Amino acid sequence: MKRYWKNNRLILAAALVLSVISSALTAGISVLLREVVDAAAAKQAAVFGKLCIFTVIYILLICGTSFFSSVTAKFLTGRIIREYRRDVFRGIMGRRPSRYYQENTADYISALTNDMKLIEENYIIALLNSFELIVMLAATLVILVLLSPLVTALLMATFLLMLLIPSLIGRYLEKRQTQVSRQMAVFTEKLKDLLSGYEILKSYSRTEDANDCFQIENETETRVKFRAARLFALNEGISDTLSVLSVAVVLFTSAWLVLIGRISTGTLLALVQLSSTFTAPIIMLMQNLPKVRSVKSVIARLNDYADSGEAEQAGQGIPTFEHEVELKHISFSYDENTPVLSDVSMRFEKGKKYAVMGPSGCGKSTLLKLMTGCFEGYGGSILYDGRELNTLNPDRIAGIASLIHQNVYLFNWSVRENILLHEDFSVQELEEAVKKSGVSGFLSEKENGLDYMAGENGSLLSGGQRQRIALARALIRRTPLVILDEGTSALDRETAHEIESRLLEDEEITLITITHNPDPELITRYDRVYQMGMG
Ligand SMILES: Nc1ncnc2c1ncn2[C@@H]1O[C@H](COP(=O)(O)OP(=O)(O)OP(=O)(O)O)[C@@H](O)[C@H]1O
Repeated sequence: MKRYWKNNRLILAAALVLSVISSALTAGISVLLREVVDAAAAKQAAVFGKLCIFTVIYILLICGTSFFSSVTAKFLTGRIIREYRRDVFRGIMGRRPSRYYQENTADYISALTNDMKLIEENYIIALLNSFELIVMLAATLVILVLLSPLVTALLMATFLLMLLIPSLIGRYLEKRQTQVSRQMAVFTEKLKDLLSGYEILKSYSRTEDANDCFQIENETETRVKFRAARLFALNEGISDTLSVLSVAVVLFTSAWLVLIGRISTGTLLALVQLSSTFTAPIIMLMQNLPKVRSVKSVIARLNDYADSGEAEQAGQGIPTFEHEVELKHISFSYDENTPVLSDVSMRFEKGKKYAVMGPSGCGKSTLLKLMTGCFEGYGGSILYDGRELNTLNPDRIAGIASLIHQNVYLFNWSVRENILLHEDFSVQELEEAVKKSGVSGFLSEKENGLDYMAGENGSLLSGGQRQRIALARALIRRTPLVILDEGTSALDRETAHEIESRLLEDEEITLITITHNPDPELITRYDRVYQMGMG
């Protein structure tokens, strides 16, 4: 987190200076109060008049500095959160797939929304606030000592007592806040799951069950939040009591000092006023410091996200595919107990066409994901032109191989942007990809053609249309290696045949097709068919 304060040091400096001025001016009101009361008591009308004008100017000054101090603090908070969120998002996106899928997308969403809000409120704002309060406390202390050392000593005693509380409660609050953050992630995850499954729940008449499911999470979240809030309330209750106590101590001591003629009525009023500008910041500090402490673990988790992208870059070599990709004696398992692949070897030569077949669950997709650098930790070797994949930069594999998954993801963008993914391609390249992938076959039905919006995860398109867009997305990039993982399974036989046939004709691409139902006419055109078995 320190780096974000550093990155914005000029704005931070401005916010701190403004907050020092604003706090000192607020503390100074008590002196003004004493002068006004004493002038009135001594019936000094001329002095009283001057003090009235001075007070108006003084109040305007407080208003101005307090406004600018607050605006600067908010600006600073916004910038820090913006930069932090950017880094956390980058870190998440930079994760290798194997690590990315260890957590649920809802965890990431919760980190970037709920947790960021916690950090904004309970850390950044609380810290800036605490600084202002400390300055106000220091300014008040100086004035207090000058007015009455005895009252100052009594206030200091209650101050020490007040400081003791947050340090006792803070540890428990941190634990509770971590529970809240975790529960919010679970809540987001369940919510996302239920809303994504809307269609299934409706068609099986399970919406009532979904309501119950939601209600359970809703209640759990409320309970966990309330447990944390209860502890915050205890903290606030104790500090409020101590504050009332300290005001009473100051009032009675000052009144006694007036009785014995040691101070004036104006000083009494100033002392009472000062006691509240002394205790109010302490109460707020007591409430702020545990808050700051409570989000420590949340910050640690987000830092882990932010740093994970950089830490996970494996090899730095640039992969090439001039001759072949070879998989030698590959073995792999997602967990230690269930091997998915054992001793699988395949060789893919540039420009040739390959089909990979085998029973469902035998590891065909896993093998090709390994080949494109999605997972590490495999046995054997994957060689791009003789160079081991582990020594190569996995991000650069995308420039060589396009993997068209069985489950296509479409953004809620136009068909055009779903193909381009905001990358620059010429009109001719786009037209060619649209034709080759079969997208052109359904575009004529859509009023606005390529500008047709796909909807949330392509909900406004059919499964086959989605697959064709995914194919166009890969073909426009003209990667030398195209891997179709059941990439035409949602298409009618005729369209699938047409597309596959076009891909087989293209001499520039090396095609690897994973298929359960090979087209009998086309399978003979493959250079080699690899048959995989279970385990
Ligand atoms: N991310 C994952 N984490 C854990 N296990 C996984 C993961 N992905 C796949 N598996 C498991 O690995 C095994 C192989 O899956 P894979 O998808 O590679 O098979 P497949 O041959 O492509 O199957 P299909 O033909 O049905 O698509 C399956 O038992 C599957 O449950």
